[in-house]
Amino acid sequence: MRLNQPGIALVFRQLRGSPRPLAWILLWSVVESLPALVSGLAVSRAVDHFLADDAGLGLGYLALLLGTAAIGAAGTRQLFPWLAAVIEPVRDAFLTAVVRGAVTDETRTVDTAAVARLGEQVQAVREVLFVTLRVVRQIVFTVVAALVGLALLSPVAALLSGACATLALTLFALQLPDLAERHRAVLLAEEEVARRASATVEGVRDAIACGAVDRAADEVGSATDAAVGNERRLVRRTALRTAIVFLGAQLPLLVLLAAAPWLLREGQLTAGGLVGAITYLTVGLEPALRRLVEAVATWGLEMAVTIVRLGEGFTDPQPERDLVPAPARHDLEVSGLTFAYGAHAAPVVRDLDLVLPEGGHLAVVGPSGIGKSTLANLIVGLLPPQGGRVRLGGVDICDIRRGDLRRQLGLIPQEAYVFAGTLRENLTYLAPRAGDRAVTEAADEIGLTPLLERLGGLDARVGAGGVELSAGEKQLIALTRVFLSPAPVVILDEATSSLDPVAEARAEMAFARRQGSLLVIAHRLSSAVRADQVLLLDGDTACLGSHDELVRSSALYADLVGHWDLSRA
Ligand SMILES: Nc1ncnc2c1ncn2[C@@H]1O[C@H](COP(=O)(O)OP(=O)(O)OP(=O)(O)O)[C@@H](O)[C@H]1O
Repeated sequence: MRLNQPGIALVFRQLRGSPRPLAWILLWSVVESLPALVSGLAVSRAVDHFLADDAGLGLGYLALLLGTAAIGAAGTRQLFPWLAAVIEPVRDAFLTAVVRGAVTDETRTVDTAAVARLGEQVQAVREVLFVTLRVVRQIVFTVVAALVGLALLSPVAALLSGACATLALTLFALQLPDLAERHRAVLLAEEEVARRASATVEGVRDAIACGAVDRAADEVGSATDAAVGNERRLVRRTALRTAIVFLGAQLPLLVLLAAAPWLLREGQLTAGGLVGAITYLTVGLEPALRRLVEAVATWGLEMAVTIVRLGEGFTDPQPERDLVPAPARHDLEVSGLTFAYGAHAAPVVRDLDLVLPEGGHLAVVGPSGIGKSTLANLIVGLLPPQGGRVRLGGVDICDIRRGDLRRQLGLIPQEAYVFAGTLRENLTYLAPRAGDRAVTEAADEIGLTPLLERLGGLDARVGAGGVELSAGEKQLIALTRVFLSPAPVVILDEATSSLDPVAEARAEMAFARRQGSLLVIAHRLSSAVRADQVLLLDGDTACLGSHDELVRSSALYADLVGHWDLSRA
């Protein structure tokens, strides 16, 4: 488990960003551990005074113990708001990062179930982080307070206990990597069970139809057996914790009891001092050490493993404060752009150079699967390039604040998204201040007006996902939404694929007239004919030119045009 892993790094960065709450936690922790510090000393003095027939002072020391217990409880109460002030930002940062990771990773089909699962895991991280900060912190302070109190009472006993506790905790720390591996194996096995079970449920109709029910059940069964085996192996390690607690806390107690006659005889300890030392060991050190070992071995490791696992699902985002606002210019420049899906896969985009001047109109064409949508996702920053840069107005898009970048680059994907609400809400989502007149004008430009009238105007409601609408109608809504937005660069990724050629031409021409730049991932070659420049992607090569130039210079392009002409004939 590496500490520079994105998930762990995110936690540490968030913690570093909360110095004030951490300082208050430290202060109130000291107050909270006062009873642990005072307990043995007060008991010791009380017993000695009782034995000396001074019941008044004895009772006074017991009252002091009660008083510090009340102060400790007040300290505990003060701690909670500060714990929340540290933990909630960590949870928010995690949730943002994992959801962004899931959405960015799956730019085409966002797996909402996976996002929900990640949300649950983030919630688990929050709870475990809370318990760890609440319990582990308290235990550590209790152990230290008990050892300090013991040292004030009997330096010899404190030395012995400190040495035993240190030895026990060192042995425990050496076991942690192995325990972490076992926790990780349990987590991965659980994920595998969930993955296989959901795949089986999704494909249950096909499994029944093909008579493959037994095989599907076997697959889920074997994953479950593996998960159970991992859990068993983890549980077996609990025996180790008992040994650690014995060595760290019970052994010093046994030694103290065995040496008690000598300590009393030699005047190293009074009778009250002996009772006080036993108090520190039995009421302070032993339960604290037991809880510490249990908390770290279960919650602590579980948290670390879950954080690391979640971190694998996101790249730690650059802090917003290091990013710059959107530039004033909007020319797009792509240089040496290279991207592959996976470390060993062949690049889909290789060493690509491209310039889209401000106000330009570029069409990207090429055979199916050549990498056109991948290029669109790289240009808007949804995929991180492995090589090269995308610059907007001369600034690397990785350095531009995320919100600003989204407002500059309007991407319309093939699958248009319509959410539950009125048509007005859907259309003004990216331009909340747009008035009805601007909305109806935009609808007119794009060719949405007939649908608007049919549905009953801007106040008409549509259901989630636009279930009552055709794919083309949803595309018209998405197109109008981005048309209304202030985005100076618009990218249509086959965003008109469900429109008929006439409707497609109308929408595309509207975007070409709109102020700003337009990049069209072409579904039909007619889009290329309308553009100023055409980028032809062809595996290893990419050709840039006007439609007429490419017809003359590229055999592939001439071929595509030939097929297109034939299909129109
Ligand atoms: N998330 C992904 N993981 C792995 N490979 C992917 C992923 N998305 C796309 N690919 C692969 O990358 C290649 C380029 O895909 P891309 O969608 O960019 O092509 P395209 O030119 O837009 O295709 P089309 O015209 O059919 O939409 C394809 O071989 C595709 O299978």
